[in-house]
Amino acid sequence: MTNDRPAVVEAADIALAVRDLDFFYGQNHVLKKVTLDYPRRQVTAMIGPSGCGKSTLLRVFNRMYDLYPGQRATGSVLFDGADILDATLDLNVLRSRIGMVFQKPTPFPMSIYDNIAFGIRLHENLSRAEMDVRVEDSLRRVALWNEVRDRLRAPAGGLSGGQQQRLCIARSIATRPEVLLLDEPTSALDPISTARIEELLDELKQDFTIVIVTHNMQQAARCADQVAFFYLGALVEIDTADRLFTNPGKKQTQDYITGRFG
Ligand SMILES: Nc1ncnc2c1ncn2[C@@H]1O[C@H](COP(=O)(O)OP(=O)(O)OP(=O)(O)O)[C@@H](O)[C@H]1O
Repeated sequence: MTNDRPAVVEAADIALAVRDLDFFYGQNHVLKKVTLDYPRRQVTAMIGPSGCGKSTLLRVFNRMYDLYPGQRATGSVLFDGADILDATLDLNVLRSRIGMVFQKPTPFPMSIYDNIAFGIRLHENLSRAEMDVRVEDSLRRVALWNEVRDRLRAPAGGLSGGQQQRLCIARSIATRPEVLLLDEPTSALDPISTARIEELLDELKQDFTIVIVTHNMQQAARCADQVAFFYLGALVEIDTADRLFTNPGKKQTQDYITGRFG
């Protein structure tokens, strides 16, 4: 089931192209023939009732499921001319090109500076001065620099929840990925921190392709260029945020966004 409206963007501007993707947790078949495109430098929000497979799809994009025996994906996810599902793909490279931010802020138990520098050191050999510049740049991009510039060597665990989440976003973009995945990134945050992250997404999309899973439909309407609605592991409808929320093409979408189920 996909929508039959015209494509939103040209193929050349697609960062991630999912084709006929199925996903299994053992015998549990949770994604069913999912096909959709994620336009480059746009925000795509994935919405749908609990258990419909949004987080599972996000985790496919950085092959997180590889860590768990019995979990498998079939179909294809094209990224940069390669198939993410290809067993021979270098996962360290993939995960530096596709960053992930989780629901709860997960700073590493180290200093603010080292949280940013850690991932960079795995992939690049920067001088001390170059690293300082990259750390500052990453923290500026998430509007955290002015708040932490005097305590870069302090433990990241001492930051507020909202600051920690912005640090995690800074950590993800420090390796200059192409795609940023966010799994309900504001659900553990207060409204002010949430608003700051939403503003941030608007700026970050100038450089990154953003995929966000959210339960908050206002957030999807505010932040996303396109919105994908999932139900029971299938993509029901994908469209621009404006159209999907004001004039959905499918009854299931209409029922969900008007609160009739989910
Ligand atoms: N490790 C697992 N083993 C077996 N089944 C799982 C596992 N993780 C998730 N599932 C099942 O896969 C389906 C999709 O789960 P997923 O977490 O992707 O949904 P979701 O749409 O992100 O839900 P939520 O909005 O509640 O986070 C659900 O039926 C869930 O029970």
